[in-house]
Amino acid sequence: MEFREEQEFILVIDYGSQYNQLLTRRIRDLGVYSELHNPSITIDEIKAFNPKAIVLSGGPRSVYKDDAYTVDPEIFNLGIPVLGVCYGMNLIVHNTGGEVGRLEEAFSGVDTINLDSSVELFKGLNNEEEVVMSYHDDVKSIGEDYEVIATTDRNKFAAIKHKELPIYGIQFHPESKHTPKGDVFVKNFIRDIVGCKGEWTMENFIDLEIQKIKEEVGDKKVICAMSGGVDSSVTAVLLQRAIGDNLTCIFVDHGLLRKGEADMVMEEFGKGFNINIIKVDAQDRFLDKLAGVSDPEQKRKIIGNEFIEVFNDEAAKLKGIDYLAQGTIYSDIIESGTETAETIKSHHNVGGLPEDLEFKLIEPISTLFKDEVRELGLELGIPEHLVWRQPFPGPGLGIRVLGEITREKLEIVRETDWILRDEIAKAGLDRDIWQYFTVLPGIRSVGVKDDVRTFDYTIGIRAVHSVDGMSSNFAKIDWDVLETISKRLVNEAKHVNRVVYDITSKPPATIEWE
Ligand SMILES: Nc1ncnc2c1ncn2[C@@H]1O[C@H](COP(=O)(O)OP(=O)(O)OP(=O)(O)O)[C@@H](O)[C@H]1O
Ligand SMILES: O=c1[nH]c(=O)c2[nH+]cn([C@@H]3O[C@H](COP(=O)(O)O)[C@@H](O)[C@H]3O)c2[nH]1
Ligand SMILES: NC(=O)CC[C@H](N)C(=O)O
Ligand SMILES: [Mg+2]
Repeated sequence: MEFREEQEFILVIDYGSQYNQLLTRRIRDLGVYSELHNPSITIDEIKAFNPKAIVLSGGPRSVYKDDAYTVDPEIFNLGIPVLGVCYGMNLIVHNTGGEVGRLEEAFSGVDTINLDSSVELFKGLNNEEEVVMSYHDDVKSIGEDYEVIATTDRNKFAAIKHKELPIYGIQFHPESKHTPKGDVFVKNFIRDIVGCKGEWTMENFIDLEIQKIKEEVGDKKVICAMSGGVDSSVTAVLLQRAIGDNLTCIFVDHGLLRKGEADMVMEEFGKGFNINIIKVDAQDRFLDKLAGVSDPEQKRKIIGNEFIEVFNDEAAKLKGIDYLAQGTIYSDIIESGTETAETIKSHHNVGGLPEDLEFKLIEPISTLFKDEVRELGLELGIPEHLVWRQPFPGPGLGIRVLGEITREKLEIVRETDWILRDEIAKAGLDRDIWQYFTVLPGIRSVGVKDDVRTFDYTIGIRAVHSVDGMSSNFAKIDWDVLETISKRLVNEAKHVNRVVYDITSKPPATIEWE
């Protein structure tokens, strides 16, 4: 609370869109601290935060229905700027004498808005700009205190403004990376309309989190779930700075790791980092629990639960452990589903946790996105090659063997992943492509090898460009590189006779196939 009172603080109210936390992070990118809060926040709580402005986010519900999330209209009288985005704009309209209604067809994609660049929110923009829109409702009319400031061919009210007060509504999503000038809209609002100076930095974040951990943990002991990935490395270093030797990291080999991974992690962190780290060999217990299970969500829940079982066992051996730290980041939370957001997939470390968790959780980077975590990692002095490792999901190869997991199938994904990684590195693309891996869809098809018929597996290659994992585009890898990869996969990996390349973006596909 104190922190928010002292700093320039922007409150974002979360109405459930998958992209809401991106709003807070676009604001943090401008050096202004921002947090997402539930619609249940009261006007007194809002006042206590002393925000410089309020942003009302997008969301899937409809403001005119019974189950709608609402806002206390008192926020319009606080004398601070308000920006409503999509659902947020609908809320402004609905509460100020206008009308929101249902369209026959929903729209989702990029559209062109016509705007007047003399309006402060649109400073520096062209009269036509491409923006991401995603709606089924639209504004039919606005209250008399409001005026239209942008339109599209489909929308009479693509953006509106209060005639006198700094209250704005926009139907489009400036937070989406697919809105090319998204940052300009946010900057105009935060810097020019709200007047923030932007003095918040990653260094402040580190100091604040270390202080919070110290206050919470005192001289108690903590175990940290450590995968060797970027998120848990950053979490472990923050904890080590806060509590030193009272930290023990646990690295679980669940049999779903990539080739060479366990040795690499123990070598880097055990020796290079001077951090207490224990490796637990839990291959059999994970694979036994997963035997015969083919539903993706069930697999994720089993993996999440088993991780905790392992941590319970290790904590019992170490004695006196109350806390479990995880490198959970915001995309893990939002995709697992929140009070306001739909579940897309249960990330093992969030939606996959058992209900009766005995540990108190410490998740210092849970409001950040991957690219912010990398920035934090560099700030903390973690070596570049670790900071820039591609993400690898906690459930590992278990969600890349689609359907039922068998040891044979795991071996095929492990081997093909190894070959793919090798060729991507040889082509010099390992830093350029955000994440790349193989999947085994379980399809078998007919082929021919050495004049003999084969009936073997198809391998899918997934390679994507992304910034934060929330949206992505497939990587347009050179045909020659793909050809080399394909030849090696069918020649070197057992039981593979066909290779396909995944050319879908996220959305609508997710990055992992399960
Ligand atoms: N094999 C593992 N052993 C112990 N903890 C793990 C393991 N895999 C994942 N975790 C825990 O789950 C969290 C989430 O996993 P996730 O893969 O998102 O993060 P990461 O591995 O730290 O980073 P990255 O996204 O770069 O792979 C980790 O931060 C870590 O706390
Ligand atoms: O630790 C994790 N536990 C999980 O359960 C999990 N599921 C997906 N991912 C990773 O998250 C990013 C976004 O993935 P999706 O587009 O597949 O949802 C990608 O980087 C995925 O690899 C996970 N990470
Ligand atoms: N993206 C949004 O916020 C959508 C708002 C509203 N649920 C609609 O369908 O139009
Ligand atoms: Mg990982």
